[in-house]
Amino acid sequence: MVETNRKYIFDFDSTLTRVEALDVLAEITLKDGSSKAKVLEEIQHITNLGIDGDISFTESLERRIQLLRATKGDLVPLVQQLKQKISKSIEENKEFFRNNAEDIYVISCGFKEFIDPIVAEYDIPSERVFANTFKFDAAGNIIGFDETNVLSKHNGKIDCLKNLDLEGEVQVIGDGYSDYVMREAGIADKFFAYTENVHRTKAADNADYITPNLNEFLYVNNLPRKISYPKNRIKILLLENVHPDAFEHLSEEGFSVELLKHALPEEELMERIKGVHVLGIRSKTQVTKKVLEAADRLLVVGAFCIGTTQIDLETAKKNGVVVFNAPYSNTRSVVELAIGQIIMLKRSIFARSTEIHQGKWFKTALNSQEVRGKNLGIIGYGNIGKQLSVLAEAMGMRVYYYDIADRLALGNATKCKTLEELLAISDVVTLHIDDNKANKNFIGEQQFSQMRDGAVFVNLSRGFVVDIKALVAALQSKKLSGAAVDVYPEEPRSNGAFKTELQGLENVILTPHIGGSTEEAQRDIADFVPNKIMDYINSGNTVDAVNFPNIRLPKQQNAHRFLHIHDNVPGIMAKINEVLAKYELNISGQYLSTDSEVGYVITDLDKDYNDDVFRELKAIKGTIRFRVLY
Ligand SMILES: NC(=O)C1=CN([C@@H]2O[C@H](COP(=O)(O)OP(=O)(O)OC[C@H]3O[C@@H](n4cnc5c(N)ncnc54)[C@H](O)[C@@H]3O)[C@@H](O)[C@H]2O)C=CC1
Ligand SMILES: O=C(O)CCC(=O)C(=O)O
Repeated sequence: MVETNRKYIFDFDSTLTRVEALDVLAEITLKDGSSKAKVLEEIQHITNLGIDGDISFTESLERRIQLLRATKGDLVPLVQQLKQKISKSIEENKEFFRNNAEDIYVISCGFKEFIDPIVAEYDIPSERVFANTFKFDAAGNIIGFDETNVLSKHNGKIDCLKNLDLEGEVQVIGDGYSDYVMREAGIADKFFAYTENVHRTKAADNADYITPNLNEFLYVNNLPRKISYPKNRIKILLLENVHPDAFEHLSEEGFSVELLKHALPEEELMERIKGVHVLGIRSKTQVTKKVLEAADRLLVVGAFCIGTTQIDLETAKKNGVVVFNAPYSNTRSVVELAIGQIIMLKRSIFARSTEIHQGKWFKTALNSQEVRGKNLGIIGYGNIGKQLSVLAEAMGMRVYYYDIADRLALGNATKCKTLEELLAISDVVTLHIDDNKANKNFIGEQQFSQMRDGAVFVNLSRGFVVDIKALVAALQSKKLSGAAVDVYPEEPRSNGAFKTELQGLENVILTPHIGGSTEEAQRDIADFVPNKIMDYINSGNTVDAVNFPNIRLPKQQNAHRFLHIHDNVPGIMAKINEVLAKYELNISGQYLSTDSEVGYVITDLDKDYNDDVFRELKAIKGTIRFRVLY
C-alpha cells in the first residue's frame, strides 16, 4: 500500500468501461427494425454533444431518456453486459483499486442503478459513487431522473466535487470535457484525459496528461501497476511500407507506432532512431553500426523479410538488440515468380509481347521451348530452393541442385557435388543462396563460361552475389539466351528512377525486387514478425531470433520477470544471484541461454522488489541491458 494523500476521481462511461452505458441500454431496449439504427445514431450524437459540452447535460439526458424507452427490467442485462466491457487496463490493475479503496471516487453523469454494481467489484462502495438516479413509474418504466441531483445539471460535476470537500491532491481521470471542468474550476489539481476507449480532442487538448490507459496513469504517478513500463511508451518505427496489418497489430497491443513508406538513409535514421524501442524494416534499410550506436532505446529490429544482411547483426547483439525476421512467409511467392519467369524466358514471351505492344505481329516458334524435360539447376537448396525443386519437378523438369550445406534431395532431385557440375548440366540456372556477404560476386565471368550455351539465368536472391558486368557480357555474347533479375547490387530506397546496365537487353526480364511482394506474403509477414516482437517485449522470448541466444520461456504466473543481457564472461550468473539473495528475493524460475559472446538470463521472482535491486543488477560489470517485466 502506497501512502499518497491523493484522491482519485474516476469517470464511469468510456473510462472505467469501454462504452457509454446508455448506448448499450439503447441496444437492449430498441426493437430491431428500420428505425433502430437511426435512433441509436441519434442517441450517440446527443451523448457526444453532451460530453463535449455543446448542449447542456440536462438536455442531453432528457432527450436520450425519451428515446430509450427503457424499464427497470432492462437494467439487469445492462449490468451483465457492462461487466464484460470494463476497460482492459482497468481490469488488469484491479489491485490499484483494492489498495487505494479509501481514496477512489466515481463521479459520473450516468446512473447509480448500473454504476454501483459494476464498481462494487472494484472495491468502490455505493457511498463513494456520485451519479444520477432514474425515476420509474408504477409499471417500472424509466420516465426521467432526479432533477434535484447536481449531476443532472450542466457542469454538475463541479458542484458535486466541491460538496465533497476532499483533502489532499485531487486527480480526475475521465474522457470528457465535463471531467476537465473540475480542473478548470480549480477544485481538482490534475486532469488526466483517458483515451483508452475514445480520444476526445476537447478533453485531450485541455488535459494535464493524456493517458492512453491506466498503466500510463499509474506510471506517471509512480504507483504499483500490472506492467512496469506502459506499452504506449514503447515507440515503434516501421519503415519501407510494411503491410498495414503490422501497424494495426502493434497499435492494438497498445504500442505507439509510426509507419513510413520508404527506407531512410543512414544519417536520417541515426536521428529518427533516438527514443525508438522497435525498428521494423525490409531489405532496403541499412541498420549499420552507426545507426545502432545512435539508438539509445532500441530493443528489437524486426526484418519484415527473409534476408538480414542489411543489419549489422553482431553490433546489434553486442548492444543487446534482438533481431527477428520472417524466414518462410514469402518463400512461396518467390518460388511462384521463379517458375513464372523460367517459363517466360524459355518461351521468349517478353519479346513477343513487346512486339505486339509496338504494333508488330511475329508468330514464331523460334527460341521458344517447353520447360518439360529441361534441366533446372538450383543453387542454394534452402527454403526457397527446395520448394522450387518440388514444383519444377511437378512440371516435368529434371532438377539438379548445389548447396554448400549438406541438403537432402526432395523427390527425384539430383545433388551436384560441385557448382561446376551443376552449371555444366543445367538449361536453366536459378540462384537461391542466402545473403551472406561472403557470397559477393559468387557468379561471375568464370561461372557464366561454365554454363551451357543458350542457358537461361535467374536471380531472385541478392544483387551483389552476381557480377553484373559479367552477366551483361554473357547476354550480349549470346552465351546466355535470357535472364530474369529481381535484385540488384544497388537498389533505390524508394520508388522512382532506376538505372542498371541490364536495361535494353534482349529476353531479359527485370523486376524491382518483388519476389516476396505479394499480398499473401506481406500479410503473413505482418502477422509473423509483430508476434515475435510482441513476444519478446511482453515476455522476453527470443525463439527464432537470428542474432541472439534462443530461449522459449514459460508464461510467468504472478511473478516479476527480470531480463538480464550481459557479456558472456565468467561469474555474471553468480553476481546476479548474489544480488537477489541479498534482497531475499525468492527465484521462482530462472532460465539461461548463451552464445560465445552474450548471455541472456531470465529470472522470475514471486515477491515485490525495490529499486535498489534494480540499480544493483544494472550495475553488474558486463551488463549490456537490463529490463523488468511486470
Ligand atoms: N527477391 C526477393 O524478393 C526475395 C529474395 N530472397 C532471397 O532469397 C534467399 C534465399 O532464401 P531462403 O531459401 O529462404 O534461404 P535459406 O537460408 O533457407 O537458403 C539458402 C541456402 O543457400 C545455401 N547457400 C548459401 N551460400 C551458398 C553458396 N555460396 N553456395 C551454395 N549454397 C549456398 C545455404 O546453405 C542455404 O541452404 C534469401 O537469403 C534472400 O536473400 C528471399 C525472399 C524474397
Ligand atoms: O520484400 C522485401 O522487402 C524483401 C524481400 C527479400 O528480399 C527478403 O525477404 O529477403
